[in-house]
Amino acid sequence: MSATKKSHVAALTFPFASHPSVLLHLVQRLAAAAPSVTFSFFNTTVSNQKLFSRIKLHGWDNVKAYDIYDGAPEGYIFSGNPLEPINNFINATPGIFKKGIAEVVDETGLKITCLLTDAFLGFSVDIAEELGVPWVPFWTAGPHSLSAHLSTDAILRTLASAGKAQTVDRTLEFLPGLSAIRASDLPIELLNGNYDQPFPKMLYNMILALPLAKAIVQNCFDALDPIVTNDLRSKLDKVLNIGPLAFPSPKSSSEFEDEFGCSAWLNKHAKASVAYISFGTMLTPPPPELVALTEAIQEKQVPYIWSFRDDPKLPPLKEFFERTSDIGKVVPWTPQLEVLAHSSVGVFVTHCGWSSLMESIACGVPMICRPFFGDQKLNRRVIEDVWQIGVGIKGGVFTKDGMLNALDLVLSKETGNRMRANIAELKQSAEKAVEENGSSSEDFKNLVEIVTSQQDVL
Ligand SMILES: O=c1ccn([C@@H]2O[C@H](COP(=O)(O)OP(=O)(O)O[C@H]3O[C@H](CO)[C@@H](O)[C@H](O)[C@H]3O)[C@@H](O)[C@H]2O)c(=O)[nH]1
Repeated sequence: MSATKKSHVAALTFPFASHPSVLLHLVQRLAAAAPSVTFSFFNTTVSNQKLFSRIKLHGWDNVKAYDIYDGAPEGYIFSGNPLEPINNFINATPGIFKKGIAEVVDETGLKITCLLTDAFLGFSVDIAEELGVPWVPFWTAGPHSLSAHLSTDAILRTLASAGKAQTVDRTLEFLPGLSAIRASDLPIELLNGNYDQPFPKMLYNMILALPLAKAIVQNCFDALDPIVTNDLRSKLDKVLNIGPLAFPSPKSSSEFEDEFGCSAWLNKHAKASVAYISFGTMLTPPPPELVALTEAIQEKQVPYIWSFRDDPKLPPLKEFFERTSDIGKVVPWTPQLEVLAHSSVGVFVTHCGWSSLMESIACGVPMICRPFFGDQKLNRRVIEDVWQIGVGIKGGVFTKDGMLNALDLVLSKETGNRMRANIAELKQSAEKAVEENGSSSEDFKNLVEIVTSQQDVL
């Protein structure tokens, strides 16, 4: 009797913001490409509840989600500090994952043959070594921020020698492809160099671990920024650019299903006339900025569709939403990719999260940028100064004049058309990358090979 061989991939999430949903998206694509492989998806209970209230795993026979402990001490009450749950989680790693994996191996009788994880979880390299399997980290942000993180020591040394006065405007021309990036665009966790704190320490440990990975996956495509990609490939073993991970289906430019009626509302508007507003899964701008943003929209009478995370019946936006109900639609959640792909959307007002950025490129929609933290300022710089497919708000925060000016630029014929032409070009390159033999499709095949290369004999 011949022995049965089986691959079993453990996917480990960083359970905050859109990180789990991006990793799940990748797992689902892999599961479809390799139906004989079992995928176990490890995420905290709270994050799984949120994630699977929107996404269903029915029909994904080879993907199973497992809950792990989130590290919160007994009796813990959230203080309102967003870093607190992140620190609790980090302090409980890697133990929570090791325990989860051991239980699942016990339950299924299937040994783990590959570890696919959020790149933030640099400690996974040790788990992979203990298990004797390859580690494949997924960097869910962009190549520019990965490049900056990998050069943390060089950046800190250069800034220290530049002297305080020049530091903020110091550009990173000593790093290939990053000459437009300024020190002030960098994530604070990278700049502060304080590795006593859990999150900066986790990021620093990640950059020490990445060179030991079997391959590193990114949600981008080669032609997006070949200089940065080539530089990364010179420093890391195998960088697989498999994006854009999310691509609109050809028919979604006019019709799609959604529980809040976005499609029907968008169908009533003229081509490229609507502003889509969303600040991702974690953020709402502070009240004074919200007011400034709404004043500009109202003055300009721009039709808008807003994915609003907070309660729209509370001040300061309640009255604005009521006053502008003839030109606006506010919903708690949109099928964002389909909304962006709709022909009536002309501009995306965004916080510059990486998935949003890639979706905007995949749909060819220019952006108005109001970045907040992490990689977002760096992404804004690339959007505005390198690719010229959007514009930042003058002064960095929403003011009525700043927003009016940004709307004028993006919706105008001259500057707006230039941005639209630039983003159309990127969109075209993205389409080529995901074609049958395109660079992203080839890298994806490579990834499938890696995650299925090791098998356990049953
Ligand atoms: O109504 C909505 C709002 C959001 N989304 C989706 O939610 C995701 C949001 O992702 P992203 O734009 O990356 O924002 P965040 O969730 O804020 O992402 C975090 O993680 C990213 C890396 O993965 C970083 O680039 C960001 O700075 C960080 O905040 C996207 O896929 C959107 O399509 C929807 O589908 N509908």
